[in-house]
Amino acid sequence: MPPPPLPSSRPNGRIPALSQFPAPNSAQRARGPTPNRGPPAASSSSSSGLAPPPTHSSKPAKPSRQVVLTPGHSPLDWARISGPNSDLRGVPASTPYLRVTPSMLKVQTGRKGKDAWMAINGKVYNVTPYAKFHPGGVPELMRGAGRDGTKLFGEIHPWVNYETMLAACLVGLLVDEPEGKESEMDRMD
Ligand code: HEM
Repeated sequence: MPPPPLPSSRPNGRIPALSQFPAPNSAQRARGPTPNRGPPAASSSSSSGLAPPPTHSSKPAKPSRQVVLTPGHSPLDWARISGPNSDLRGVPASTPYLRVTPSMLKVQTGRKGKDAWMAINGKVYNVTPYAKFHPGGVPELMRGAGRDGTKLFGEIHPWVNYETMLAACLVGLLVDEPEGKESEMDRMD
C-alpha cells in the first residue's frame, strides 16, 4: 500500500525549521526576555564569589533549653511505655475520671510524697511519670505542678501534642470549686 499523500504545505515532507525561536512575531518575543535567567548582575554578586548564601540555620533565634535526658528516657521510650493500654494516672485502676477542683489540684505538687498534677486546657494530668522524659527537664515541668499550666505551656511550646502524649496520665477534668466550699471560704473573710 502506498504511503498517504504529504500535506501540500510541506513540499519537501519535512517540518519547517524555525530560523529563530521564539518567532519574531510571537507572543513570547513580545513579552521580552525571560527574567532571572543567566548570571546575576555584577552589582548583586557578593564579595565571596561562588560561596553559598548564608543559611538561616547558622544563628538560631533562641538557644534551645532542652536538657540531656537520662538513658531510657527518650521520646521513643515514653511512647512505648505510655501506649494505648497503659494507665499511668497513679490512682487505683478502677477509679473513674475525676472532677478535680482547684483545691484538689493545689496539693498535687510533686512534693511530700504526692504526685504532680497539672491542668492544661481543662484536663488534669499526673505528670510525675512523664517528668524524666520531659525534654525541658524536671524543674521546668514542675513549674506547672499543682496548678493550671495552660498559659505557661502555651508560652513555651504550643505545638506540643500533650493530649496524645499524656493520654495515659489523664486523671480527670478541672472543675470549679463546689458552691458550699466557696461560701465557706467567703464566711471566713
Ligand atoms: C507548664 C509546664 C511546662 C514547662 C514550663 C515546660 C518547659 C519546657 C522547656 C523550657 C522546654 C525546652 C524548650 C527549648 O527547646 O527551648 C520544653 C520542651 C518540651 N516540652 Fe515542656 N514544659 C512544660 C510542660 C510540658 C508538658 C506537659 C509536656 C508534654 C506533654 C511537654 C513537652 C515538651 C516537649 C515535647 C518538648 C520538646 C519541644 C521541642 O523540641 O519542640 N512540656 N518544655
